[in-house]
Parts: sequence; structure tokens; C-alpha cells
Amino acid sequence: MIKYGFVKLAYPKPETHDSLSALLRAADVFFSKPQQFKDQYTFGDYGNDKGGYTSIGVESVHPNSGKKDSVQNYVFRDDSVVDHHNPELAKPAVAYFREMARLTRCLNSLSSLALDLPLQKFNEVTFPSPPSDKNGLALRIAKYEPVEDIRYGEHTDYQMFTILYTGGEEGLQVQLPSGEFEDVTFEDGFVVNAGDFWAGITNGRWRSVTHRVKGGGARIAVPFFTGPRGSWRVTVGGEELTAGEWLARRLAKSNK
Ligand SMILES: O=C(O)CCC(=O)C(=O)O
Ligand SMILES: [Fe+2]
Repeated sequence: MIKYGFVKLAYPKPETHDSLSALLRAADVFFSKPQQFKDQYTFGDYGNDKGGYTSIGVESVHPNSGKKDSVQNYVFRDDSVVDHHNPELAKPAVAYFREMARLTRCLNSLSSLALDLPLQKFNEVTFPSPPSDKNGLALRIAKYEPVEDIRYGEHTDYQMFTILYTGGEEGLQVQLPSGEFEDVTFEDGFVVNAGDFWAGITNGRWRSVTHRVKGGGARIAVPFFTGPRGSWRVTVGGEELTAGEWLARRLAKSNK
């Protein structure tokens, strides 16, 4: 986290891998459906509160590049309000979302220990009890087109952690402190990226890592984003604002 802004994490338990496999099978089926079928699950811009489908050529994740990414996505923002979603995808997605929420609790506690902070500090803001405003958790299932060009522009992730399944195929590249981009693959688990909030939380000790997806064969990746309730106050690049304001600002840019 200090030098590279990411770590590799082996599957914590077999159930995680099983629920991921079920999700990948359902995703394969969903993305192979006709465009008109998939479009009925679009509920707004990428990043909207209901989640759902975003077609190819909508997202533009590199801030200010204006270049559209060669990817289609399906997003779940919740593990309970799912009636509007594609049912075949929602079933395994909810199970996987819950696995990821459990893993998020572990990573949050581990972070507190590493930073010498109260053990439940990050869990209290990610999973407030009773639930107050919306947290930043989101499951993204991304199907990349087989193209030679960069398929997902360079960016940092917006919030706390990204627990990313990349499969064994090349695609993900992270920027090293030297400025070079290096291929990262990990078949037996997740790549966990640090997002934009950590630098403010740790006084600059942990950094968010710039990464992108290079060209290659068709590929599915499954990032799970973790983030606090929207009203939590954060500092990003010297500016103090709420987590929700920062997330909305970054998402708005990625829809341009
Ligand atoms: O597809 C990948 O490996 C990376 C995805 C990513 O960077 C993201 O969703 O923020
Ligand atoms: Fe990312």
C-alpha cells in the first residue's frame, strides 16, 4: 500500500471462489444476449444508484481524455434492492456481493490494525448501524472487447479498496513508482487496489495506484469497490468534502 498502492490477496476461502465461478457463468450468458435485451437493464448513467447495464462506448474512465472505453458493464449497488435487475444475474451477484462485503470487513479491520486506529473505525463508516445514507459499495461485472488499443483508460479508483478479480489473462496494468506500466495477473485470488481516500486518511502514507486495461482477447473482470457512507468527510488532494460528493464528481467525469 505504501510503495505500490496495491496487494495480491489469495482467495480467503473456497466459498468465495465458488460464488465467483457461478457469477462468471451467469455473466457470460448475460453479455451474449442481444443488445436490445441488455438495454432493458439500463437505469441511468454509469454509477447511478440503481446500478444496471452500461453498453459499450459510454464510459470514459480516464479523466478528461474523452476516449470511450471498449467495455460493457453490469453494476449492483446493493445486495437487497434487486427486483429491477436481470434475475439470472442477480442471484449469483447477490451471493457474491455478500462474500465481498464480508471480505471488506476483514480488510477494513486489517487496515485499522496496520494504521494503529480503532479496530472498527472503517467498518462503522462503511456499514453504519442502523444504515444511514448510502455507502459506496458496488459490484461491477465488466466484459471487455477484444481490441488492440487500451480498453479502459488510466485512472485511480475513487474510494477505499477495489477487490478485483482479473482472471489469469493479461489486461490489467498498474503504474509503478518509476512511471512505467507493468502487467499484473493473479489467477488464484484478487488484486486489491487502494483508492483515492487513503492518502487523506493516512496522511499520505498509502497511495491510490494509477492503472488501466491494455488491449487483448475478450475478457471478463469483476471489481468490487468499497466505500464509506456518502456523508463521511474526506480530504482528497487537499480539498475537504464528503465521500458522496467526491464519488459523484468522479462518476460524472467518467460519463463524459
Ligand atoms: O478490468 C480490470 O482489470 C480493471 C478494472 C478497473 O480498473 C476498474 O473497474 O476500476
Ligand atoms: Fe480501476
